[in-house]
Amino acid sequence: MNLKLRWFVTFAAWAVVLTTVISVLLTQVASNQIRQQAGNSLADVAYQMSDKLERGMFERYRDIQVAASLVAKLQLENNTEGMQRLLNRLQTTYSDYAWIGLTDAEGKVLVATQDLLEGNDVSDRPWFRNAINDISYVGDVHPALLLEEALAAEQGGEPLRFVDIAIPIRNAEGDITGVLGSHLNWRWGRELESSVINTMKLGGSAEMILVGNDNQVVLGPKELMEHEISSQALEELSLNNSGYLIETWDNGVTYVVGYAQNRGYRDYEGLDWKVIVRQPLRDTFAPVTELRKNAILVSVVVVILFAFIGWFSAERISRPLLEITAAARALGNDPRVNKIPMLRDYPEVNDLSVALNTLIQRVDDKQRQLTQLNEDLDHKVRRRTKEVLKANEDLKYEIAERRKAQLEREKLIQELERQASTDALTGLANRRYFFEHGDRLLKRAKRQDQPISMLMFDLDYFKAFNDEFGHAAGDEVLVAVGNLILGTVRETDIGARTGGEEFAVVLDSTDLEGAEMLANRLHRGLNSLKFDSIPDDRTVTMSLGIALWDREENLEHLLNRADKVMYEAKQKGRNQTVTASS
Ligand SMILES: Nc1nc2c(ncn2[C@@H]2O[C@H](COP(=O)(O)OP(=O)(O)OP(=O)(O)O)[C@@H](O)[C@H]2O)c(=O)[nH]1
Repeated sequence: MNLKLRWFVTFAAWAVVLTTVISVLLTQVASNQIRQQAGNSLADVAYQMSDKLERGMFERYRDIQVAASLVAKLQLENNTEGMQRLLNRLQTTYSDYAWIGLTDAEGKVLVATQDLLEGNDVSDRPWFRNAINDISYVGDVHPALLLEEALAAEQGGEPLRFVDIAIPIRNAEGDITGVLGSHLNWRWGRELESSVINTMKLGGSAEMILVGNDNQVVLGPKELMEHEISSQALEELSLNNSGYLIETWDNGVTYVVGYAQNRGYRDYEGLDWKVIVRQPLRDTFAPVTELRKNAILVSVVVVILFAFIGWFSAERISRPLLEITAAARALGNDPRVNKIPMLRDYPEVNDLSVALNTLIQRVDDKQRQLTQLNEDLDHKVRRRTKEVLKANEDLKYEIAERRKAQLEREKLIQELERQASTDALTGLANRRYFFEHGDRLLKRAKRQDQPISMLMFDLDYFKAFNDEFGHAAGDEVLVAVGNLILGTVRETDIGARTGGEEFAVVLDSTDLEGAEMLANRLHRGLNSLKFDSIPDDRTVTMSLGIALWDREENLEHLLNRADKVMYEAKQKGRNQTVTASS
């Protein structure tokens, strides 16, 4: 839910809560006030009605008292006509007197208004019976009996109800000679009721109920007329003469009920009339209902207003934030955007814009530093790589050079070794190599139990040859002898130049027979050699000694033995072979 919607809902919710609380409190206060006002108003009306009734009855009572004294005087004068006029005039001045009449002491009507009931006997009527017994009588509302037919037309069909007032008539001696009685039309009560209701401006639903002393309704709604009612108000009247309460009546309707009772006026003692004014609570509370309706309407308006205030406030707050957010999103994506717009809608947004731009500036600076560092690092890496590559190349070159030097050294060593072990002129092994390797050959032959033979030979008269043909020719002969040996013996044999024109060959795995065969081959080879510098008939010979190796002797001893027999060959005339005896 975005901010606008959230504030819209939140403001609306708060408005609902506030307006509901205010409405409830308002209607609660209003209903309390209205109930109090309505109650007091109804109690007031009841009181006014009660007061007017009692005063009205007092006036009628006094009328009849005055009339009674006048009638008594006229009766003394036997002025019947005067009495007739008096009664008619009284009725004329106050039309609610339905009937006024004078009886004798036996209850016979002597004079009456409009001559009605004259001559009739009313001795059994309560008003007469009370008054004739010297009790001034005011009787409660009652239906018409004798006058019903005579007065029905005047009433418009509504049943006639009267209130009776009767006063005894006395003669000069003070004896009761008759009764002056009157029937007050109860229409008076109704007129009084509507006058009070109108004066007090009560609503149309207010009803007035006058309850007689036997709890019978004598004035009120038709359905209650002449019925006994029970109401809390009647009980309250025994404690207070005015007040109000709220109660539900037998018809199921709840009323605000005002009540009042005035007990007579001056010397009029009253009829114990109780006045109740009731109005349905629903009607009384009509203004509250109206107020509630209006409150709901106002609440709806306030809720909508608040919701939109929330909406527009959120819009005002969120718009710059959204703008900043959009710019922040575009940063890095859109090359045209490189900063947050400076918005001044309200101080916080301004602060945010400044803070974000400062942050961006710092990030940019760091980025630049980082880029610079990267470039430097890259540069260093490239330089170092170049250096390493160069060092590598140098190393490779050095290794190659070293390897080359090593090879040369090895070659040199080999050459030196070869030179150290080889006779330079003939290419045969020299004396040192001969002894080193000859001994090894003897040891191996011993292990393998193989025979070894030694050839030892020396060129004959070589001094003379040198002298005759020159030293170079002698060298040429020595080289040729070397080649002859190398080409005749096996690779495992060791041929060596052991002295100037002296040679020795150790023959591996060779017995005397093989040695002699090889000696012969060498003799033949030497004899057949041809040289450029000497004539073909001049041959070179050699004296040769052979010794078979004795397993117990060393190389030197073996060589000495071969040498010894070689000298024997010299002494025997040269160009021959002598084999040493074992
Ligand atoms: N050309 C040449 N002559 C050499 C070399 N070495 C030794 N001689 C010569 O060989 C000769 C050896 O002479 P002698 O020891 O007297 O022996 P000979 O003359 O051969 O006599 P017999 O051995 O008794 O037959 C000397 O004259 C040396 O100078 C060499 O390398 N080259």
